[in-house]
This record gives sequence, structure tokens and C-alpha cells, in this order.
Amino acid sequence: SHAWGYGAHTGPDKWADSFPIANGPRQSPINIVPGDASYDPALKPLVLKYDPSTCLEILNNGHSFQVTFLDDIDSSTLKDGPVLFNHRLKQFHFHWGSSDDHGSEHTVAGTKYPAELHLVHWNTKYANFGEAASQPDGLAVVGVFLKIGEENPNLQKLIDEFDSIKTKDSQCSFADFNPEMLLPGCLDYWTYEGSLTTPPLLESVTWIVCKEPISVSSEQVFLIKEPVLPRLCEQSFSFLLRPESRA
Ligand SMILES: COc1ccc(N2C[C@H](O)c3cc(S(N)(=O)=O)sc3S2(=O)=O)cc1
Ligand SMILES: [Zn+2]
Repeated sequence: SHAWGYGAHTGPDKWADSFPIANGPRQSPINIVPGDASYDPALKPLVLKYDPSTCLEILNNGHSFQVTFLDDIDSSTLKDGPVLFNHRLKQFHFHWGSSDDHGSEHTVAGTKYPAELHLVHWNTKYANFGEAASQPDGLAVVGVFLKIGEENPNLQKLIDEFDSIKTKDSQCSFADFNPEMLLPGCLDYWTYEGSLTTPPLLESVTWIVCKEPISVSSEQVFLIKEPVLPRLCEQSFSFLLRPESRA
């Protein structure tokens, strides 16, 4: 069955059964080793321009909660950085763990962050998201690490919506949110060619991982787990089995 998750019988170690690409050559996440990264002078600064009026809704898909955007025109876009074409923002979502000492998908020299934000964009040289998702240069995902520190008032705006998306596949309208408010001050990044980190694990993602994390409070990380509690329960017994990142 394609019912994947983070449980002992549905977790990452089992994904290859239904998604053989899990054993592919460019699978994400990875452990980023800054000392092994090489500086590429051809890379440009990342240009992210987001229009809060394109924010549509927030939904709980059972694995995470996701904020989706209107992507029929170039209003929320990613340009430059490591990509050659304009990309449109489709959605953003988070990954977390069962406690503050782990949760991010990517790690930095083995360091695990409590959570990780993914802003998913698709290359407008293709007709639409679904088409782009099957192309090697079809998607660009910006990853931002969350660390425990000051409470984040912008993240709180999302958390305040959780009461209406308590169950899997529930959604509610969500307007005028600017994801730019969730970005770190400095957009220096590491980049590599990888894949979606969850099924269908398509190898179509140019990863752009920000070096600077954003701060959120420990209570906020705890609350992030709320809306997808079933996943958390499922995961809490399997986090020992789940490799935090395929090195
Ligand atoms: C048919 O092709 C499809 C392509 C993508 C998807 N998605 C679901 C995935 O879970 C997934 C994982 C993402 S991550 N963690 O940023 O690497 S982004 C993303 S998705 O929402 O785009 C569904 C169908
Ligand atoms: Zn993700």
C-alpha cells in the first residue's frame, strides 16, 4: 500500500518497498558537512519575493501541516541563487521530531535542529507543479532550520490556526500571510541536487538550505506537534528506527 508514515511498519526504512527510488542516486535529506562544501563563485544571491495575498489555506495532511499558495501567476517567486529559471511558491510545511533534541531532516555536521521549514517552489519552464515535479530541475525547496530561542510571533500566526485543523486532511482558509517573515536575516545557503524527503521521493529538487536558522520557543515547537498528533504518536515509537538523515 502507499500508506507511508513514520511508524515501525510504514517508516523510511520501508519506503523503498512502494517507492524504489528511495534507493536512488540523489535522495534527500543528507548530512551537510560545511568543510566538504566548495564555494561556487557562479552562484548568485537568492531572490525570494512573496506576495501575502497569494496565501490560500492551511491544511493538515497527516504528515505535517502545510500552507498552500495561489500559483497561477508570478506573484510569489524564487529567482537566481543556484537556479536558472523563475520558480513559483506552491506551499510551505514543517518537519519536527518527538522532542527538542531532533526533528530536522537535514543535519549540519551531524547537528540536528528541533524542526525544519520547507518552502516548495516549481520551475515555470514547465506547465504546472505536477509536470515540474517529475523533472530533474523541476522543483526548488528552500530549507530553514528552526532552533530553540525567542518566541517567533510570525510562527505564532500559524499555530493560532491549529484548532481548526486538528484532524488529518482538515483544512481552513488562511490569508495574508507573508512567508518572508519566516526567513532568516541572512540568506546564505548550501545547495545540492536532491529529492523530495517523503514519498514519492522524486529526484526533482534543487535543495537550497539556509545556513542561518530562525528562532522559535520550545513551547512553539511543542505546539507544532499538536495538529498532527496521530503522526507524532506513530512516530514516537519509531524515532529510534528512523535514520535522522541518510548521509
Ligand atoms: C505527483 O508529484 C508529487 C510531487 C510532490 C508531492 N508532494 C508531497 C511530498 O510529500 C512532498 C515532500 C516535500 S519535501 N519534504 O519538501 O521534500 S514537498 C512535497 S509535495 O507537497 O510537493 C506530491 C506529489
Ligand atoms: Zn519537507
